[in-house]
Amino acid sequence: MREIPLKEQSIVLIGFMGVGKTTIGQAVAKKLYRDFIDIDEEIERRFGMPPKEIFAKYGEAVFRQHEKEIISEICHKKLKVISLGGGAFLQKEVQDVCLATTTIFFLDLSWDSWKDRISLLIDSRPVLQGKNMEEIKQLFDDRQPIYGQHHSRVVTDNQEIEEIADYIADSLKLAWELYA
Ligand SMILES: Nc1ncnc2c1ncn2[C@@H]1O[C@H](COP(=O)(O)OP(=O)(O)O)[C@@H](O)[C@H]1O
Ligand SMILES: O=C(O)C1=C[C@@H](OP(=O)(O)O)[C@@H](O)[C@H](O)C1
Ligand SMILES: [Mg+2]
Repeated sequence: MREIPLKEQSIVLIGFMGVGKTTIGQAVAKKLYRDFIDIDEEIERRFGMPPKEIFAKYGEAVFRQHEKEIISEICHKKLKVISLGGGAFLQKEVQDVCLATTTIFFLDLSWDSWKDRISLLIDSRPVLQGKNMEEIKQLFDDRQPIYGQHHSRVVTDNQEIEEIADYIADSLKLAWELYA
């Protein structure tokens, strides 16, 4: 398949759950006049239920299979901004298709900042349920290496959503100019 020119590639946001992929992705899409796709919302639309219910009713493996298929389909679309779920990059096929077809930003939030956000996340994220803080920290640490494969890393500690989205949009515009 022909390579997608840099400027036309979809932008993909990765990182641990709760770092802001969905919120920041929406803001970046607006700034770049692109369509926004959130993979969790896409799975929810197709299943007719949110990830938490899919996990409870069908199990994580079914969720991951659909997640992989949907990402493989959507990454080939041009000019989108796509936010993945935090566990999507656990799958090698997802890493490979995203690296080959899109520009990937890793949203990097420290554990100290992340743990202050837990009350916003605990009810809706099935992967966190039933875990104590030590186990969640272990999951956070275990997952960091999977985000090592990216094209650009953005440290998001103490940054407002709009500031992060501006940074991503501006750095993309610069890269498009430099590599045109
Ligand atoms: N930079 C930020 N500063 C403060 N709150 C944020 C920031 N980014 C995201 N949030 C909040 O954190 C929560 C999780 O954000 P979300 O975009 O759903 O993350 P993800 O998609 O990575 O799981 C939301 O309530 C969101 O408003
Ligand atoms: O990290 C994970 O395994 C998950 C993260 C969630 O997405 P966010 O990263 O957008 O919270 C969602 O895909 C599901 O609850 C599983
Ligand atoms: Mg999200």
